[in-house]
Amino acid sequence: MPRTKAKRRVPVTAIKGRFAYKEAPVPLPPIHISGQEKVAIDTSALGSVALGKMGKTSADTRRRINHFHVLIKQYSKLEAKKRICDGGDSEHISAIDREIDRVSREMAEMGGLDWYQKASLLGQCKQRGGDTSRWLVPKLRELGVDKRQAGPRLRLLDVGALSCMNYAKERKWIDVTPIDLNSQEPGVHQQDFLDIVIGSESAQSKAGYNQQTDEELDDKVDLFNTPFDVVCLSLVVNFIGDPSRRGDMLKQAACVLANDGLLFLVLPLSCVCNSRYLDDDRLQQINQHLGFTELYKHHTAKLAHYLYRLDKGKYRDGTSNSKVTAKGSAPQFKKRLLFSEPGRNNFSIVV
Ligand SMILES: C[S@@+](CC[C@H](N)C(=O)[O-])C[C@H]1O[C@@H](n2cnc3c(N)ncnc32)[C@H](O)[C@@H]1O
Repeated sequence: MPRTKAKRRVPVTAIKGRFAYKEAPVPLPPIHISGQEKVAIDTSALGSVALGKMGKTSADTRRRINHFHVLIKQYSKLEAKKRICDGGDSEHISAIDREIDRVSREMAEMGGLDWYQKASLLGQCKQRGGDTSRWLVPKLRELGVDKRQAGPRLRLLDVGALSCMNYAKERKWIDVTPIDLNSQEPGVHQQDFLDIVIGSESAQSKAGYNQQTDEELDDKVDLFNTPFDVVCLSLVVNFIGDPSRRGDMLKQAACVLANDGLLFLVLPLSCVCNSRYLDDDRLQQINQHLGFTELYKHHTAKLAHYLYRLDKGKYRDGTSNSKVTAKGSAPQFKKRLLFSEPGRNNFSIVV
C-alpha cells in the first residue's frame, strides 16, 4: 500500500490553469455507494458539497458534469487570452480578469474539483457500468500480460484515479500507482501527471500544491523511478480545457511508459464522434505520430476506449519531459476543421 498521505482540501478558486485549494478543517470520509439499485450517498461524507448539487438523476448529474467541463474550457480560453494580452490594454485585461473571477466563482459554487470528482465517482458505480478498468483488464489478459512467468508485476499508472481500488482484484499481477491532482483517498497520490519525470527528483520537488513531508517526497521518488508498463488516461484528457495541454498528456504518456508499454485512453464518445475537429482517424494519426500503435478500439453508447502499444523508436516529439517539447516546437497536428455541419462540439487535441 502506498504510504503517501493525501491532505484534504476544498477548492476555492482556479489559478494558473489549475485549481487551488485551502485545507479543509475536517478530513472528508470516502463517499459511500451502496450495492442497491438506487445509489445511496452518505451525505455526511460530502463535506462542503451539498447533496442537491449531485443531481437527482444520473442524467442530471451528467448535465452538471458537462457544465463543469464547459466552465473548465472557458477558464482555459480566458487564461490563454490573458497571456496574449500580457502588457497590453489594462482595461481589456481587467475585463478578462473579471470574467476569470466569474467562471472561478461559478465552479466554486458548484463545489469545485472536489464536487466534480465525487459526481464522477457516482458515474463509476456498478449500476452505471462500473469504472473503465472493467474493459482494460480482459484486454490485458488477451495480450497474455497476466501470465508473465518471471519478473515483477505489471506497473500500471492510473492517472486521474478517483479510487485506489479499481485494480484491487488483480493485485497478484498488477501493481497500481493511482494519482490525481486532488486525491480523494489516502491510497491515491496527490500528483500532477505532467510533473512526473521518470528517474528524476525534479517532478517530486514540484509535485504537490500542499506542503509534503520529506517522507512523502521519498515515497514518490520510489514510485517514479522506473518507467511504467501501462498508463491509464481514462476520462482525463477531456477534463483538460486547453487542446495543447491535452496533447501534452499524450506526449507525457509516451515519456513515462517503457518501450512496448501500453496506453489505455478513454474519451467520451462525443469527443471522437461528434466533434468538428476530431474523429477516430485523426486521433489515430496523432497517436501514431507519438509512436503509439492501436491494438484495440471499442465504442459504447457513451465512451470510446482505445489500447495502444508504444514503440519508443517512433516517438518523434521525444524528450524526457513533454512540457519542454510543448514550449519549444510548433504543433504538427493543429486544430483543423474536419466537419462543419451544425450541432457538433469543438473538442480537439493539438500535438
Ligand atoms: C473524470 S475524472 C476521472 C475519472 C476516472 N479516471 C474515470 O475513468 O472515471 C478526471 C480526473 O482527472 C484528474 N486530472 C486531470 N488532470 C490531471 C493531471 N495533470 N494529473 C493528475 N490528475 C489529473 C482530475 O483531478 C480528475 O479527478
